[in-house]
Amino acid sequence: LAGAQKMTSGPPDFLQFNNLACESVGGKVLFATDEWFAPAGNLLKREPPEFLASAFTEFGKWMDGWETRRKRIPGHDWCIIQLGVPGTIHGFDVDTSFFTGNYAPAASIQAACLDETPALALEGDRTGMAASEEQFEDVSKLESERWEFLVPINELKPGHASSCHNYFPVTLSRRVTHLRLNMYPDGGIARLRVYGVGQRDWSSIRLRELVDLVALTNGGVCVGYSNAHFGHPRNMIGLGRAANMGDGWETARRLDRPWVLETDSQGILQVPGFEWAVFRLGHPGVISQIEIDTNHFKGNFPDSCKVEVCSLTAEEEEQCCMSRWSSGPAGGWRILLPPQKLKPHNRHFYSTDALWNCGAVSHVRLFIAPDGGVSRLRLWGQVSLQMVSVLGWG
Ligand SMILES: NC(=O)NC(NC(N)=O)C(=O)[O-]
Repeated sequence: LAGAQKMTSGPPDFLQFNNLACESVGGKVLFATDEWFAPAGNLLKREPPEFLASAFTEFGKWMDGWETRRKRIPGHDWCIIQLGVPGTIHGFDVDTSFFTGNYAPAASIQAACLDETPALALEGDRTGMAASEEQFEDVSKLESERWEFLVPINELKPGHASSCHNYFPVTLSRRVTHLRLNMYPDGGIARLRVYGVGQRDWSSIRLRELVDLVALTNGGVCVGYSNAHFGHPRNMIGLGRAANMGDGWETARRLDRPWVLETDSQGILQVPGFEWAVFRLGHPGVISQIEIDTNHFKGNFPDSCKVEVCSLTAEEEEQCCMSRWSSGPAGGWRILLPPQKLKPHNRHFYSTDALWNCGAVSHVRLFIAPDGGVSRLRLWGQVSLQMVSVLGWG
C-alpha cells in the first residue's frame, strides 16, 4: 500500500491516512432521511464516541452517533456527506460504538465527484426530525442512488468495544467530493471515518505563490512515525491552530532519558533518543518558511527540533514505508532546518536565513528531541512543476 506505514498485524494500514470527512476539516452532513434519535452530524465528530448511561432526550435515549427510528414504512435510511477535503479514499471505518440493540445491521457507501455540478442548497433546517418533502425534492436532483458503490452492502458488527470498528478498504484512485452512507434498514452508527489523501487543483496556483505544501487540505499526508502514543502526527497538518493538546502530535515520555539531565553550550539537552514523523508534501516544492507551533504543550514541549528533506518516487516511498523508514532514501536525508531550541506554547517561525538550501523536495522528516508534543507544522514554499515530471507526484 503506497503511502501508508506498513503494519504487520492489527488495524489496517489505511488508518494512517487523513480523515477527509471529519468536522474539524470542514466535513458536513447535507441531508439525512431521518434523525429521530440522534443527528447524522455526529458521524463526523472528531472526538471518540461516548456513552452516557443516564442521558435521555424527549425523543429517547441520547446516543452519540446517527440514529434513526425503527422503520415501519418501506425503504432504508441514508445520508449525504460533503467531504471537508476532497481527495482519494483508501478506506472507511464504520464505527458502531455503543449501538448494541439498536445498531444498523448492514451498510453500504457510494461516492461522487460533484465539482462540476453546481452546488445544491441542501443544507437546510435540521430541526425537523425527518427530511421534508422539499428536501427530498432537492436531494433527488443529485441522483445519489446511482453513485458508484465504494462499499457494497455489508453486514455490520454491533458496537461492543471488541467489535465496533467495521473496516472497509477501498481501491479507487478517483477524486471524491461527496458520499452517500446507506444503512439497512435503519438503526445507529456512531462515526464514519473516511481515510484518504486530499487532492487539490494546483492549476489555480500562481507562479511563485507561497503555499503550505504539507497542509492536509493541499494533499499532505503522514507516511511514517516513531511514536504516536497520545496524538497522531497527522494532526499537525490540520486546519487552523490546534484546539487543544489532543489536536496535535504527542509522543510518550522516552524511557532512555538519563535520570539526571544535562545541556550543551547552546542549551540543547544531551539525550540519546528522539522521535520523528515523515510527511509526503501535497506537491513537490521548494520550502522557504517553516512554522513549528507548540501551542498547548507547556509541560511537555520538545527540547529541540530539526527538519530534514528528500525526494522520492512512489516506489521509493513504498520501500521506505515497508522498512518503517529504517532504510532511508537512496540519496540520503538532507538538513533543511538544523537543530533549534523550542519554547513551550509558542509559534516558532524560521525563514530562508535559518534554512539550508535544499532545492525542490517531495518528503520532509520532523525530528523532536527527546520527545513531547507539537501542535502544528507548516511548510510554506513554491511548487516545483519540474519535480512533478521527475517524481510523478502532484
Ligand atoms: N434504548 C434504546 O436505545 N432504544 C431506541 N433508541 C434510542 N436511542 O432510544 C431504539 O431501540 O431504537
